[in-house]
Amino acid sequence: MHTIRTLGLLTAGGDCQGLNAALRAVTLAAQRDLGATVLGFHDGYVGLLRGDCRRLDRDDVAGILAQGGTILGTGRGRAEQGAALDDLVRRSLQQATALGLDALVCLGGDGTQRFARALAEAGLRVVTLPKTIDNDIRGTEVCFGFDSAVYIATEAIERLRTTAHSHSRVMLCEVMGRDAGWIALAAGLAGPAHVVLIPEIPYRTEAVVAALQARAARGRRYSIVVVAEGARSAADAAAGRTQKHAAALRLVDELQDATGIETRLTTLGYVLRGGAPTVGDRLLATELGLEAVRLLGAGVHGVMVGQQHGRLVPVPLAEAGSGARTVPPEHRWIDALRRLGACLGD
Ligand SMILES: Nc1ncnc2c1ncn2[C@@H]1O[C@H](COP(=O)(O)OP(=O)(O)O)[C@@H](O)[C@H]1O
Ligand SMILES: O=P(O)(O)OC[C@H]1O[C@](O)(COP(=O)(O)O)[C@@H](O)[C@@H]1O
Ligand SMILES: [Mg+2]
Repeated sequence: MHTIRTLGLLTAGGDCQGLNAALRAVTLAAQRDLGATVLGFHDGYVGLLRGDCRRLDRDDVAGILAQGGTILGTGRGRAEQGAALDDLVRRSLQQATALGLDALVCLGGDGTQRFARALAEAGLRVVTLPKTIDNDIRGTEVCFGFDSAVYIATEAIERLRTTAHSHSRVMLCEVMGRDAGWIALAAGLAGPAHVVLIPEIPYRTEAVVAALQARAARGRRYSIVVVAEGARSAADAAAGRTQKHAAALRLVDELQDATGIETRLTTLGYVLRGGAPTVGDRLLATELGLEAVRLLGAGVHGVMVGQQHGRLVPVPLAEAGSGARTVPPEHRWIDALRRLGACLGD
């Protein structure tokens, strides 16, 4: 067994459901299996840079499994914006040495994986976990937070359906997903939605209008359009323009003008990231946390714990931190939506 006496722990990037479940699992396993002292850093990598941390014991993680948010706080490190990466890495390592850290576990999204990779390349023992409602981290087929976000989005669509039906309206529902359309696709299938627009498939307004008119012609009283916040029109995509929320904000008027059907917009936004994790996210976050500690105990580091083909696997940080995992055009959820008659805007 590899000796880890002091283990650092932090959550970085946007929060999501399951972070506390993972913090609990890492803390309990690190104490029980490694006999380690756990130091929790506040507000992401900024906490590490400033040595701002506290000791985490059994009592600190009691009762947090199902709690939303992160007891450590998180952040995107904006206070340190402008500093050179080399400088941030050097200062982080100085703090790690000063605090006697033998290893660090980082819970985060793609940005977190990138900085973790830089820390690992500079010599720190690092293991990461994949968190994000966007589900867009490379090297893993699923991230915790995603299942909860899809559950909330699906429930919202169900609620929008009844009011849409009462008023004979088109309901646009904007969900998060800057670079990747995973939430929109899953909620579009489960909701269900009649139109699903994702960043990976630039849309044509005429195609959406035609789909809504065809439904109205079939006597359907309402339609649900799910739009990822990063969805782009074909014209914007061709011009290389991306602006969050642009698609939903523009379409709400464009669709109403073109179809003559009353159209309303609901932006789910941060509601998707808040509150208790689903059972699926509790299990995933807990298992990933336990596996991170097992790997560190076995001397494995410089990896993210991912899931591939249903199995937990160590993924090199070079892969996990190499950019967003977007939806491939041939993904079975895209095929499923098309076969069910949904419009994807193309
Ligand atoms: N390209 C990058 N290279 C190195 N570190 C990064 C990079 N992007 C983000 N980070 C670090 O990771 C932290 C979290 O990243 P961010 O992109 O905000 O969230 P997430 O991890 O959820 O994607 C940032 O505060 C920053 O310290
Ligand atoms: O919390 P912020 O900084 O406003 O960022 C919002 C972004 O965070 C997310 O909720 C999650 O993204 P990350 O996993 O990269 O943090 C995105 O869906 C959304 O675009
Ligand atoms: Mg990110």
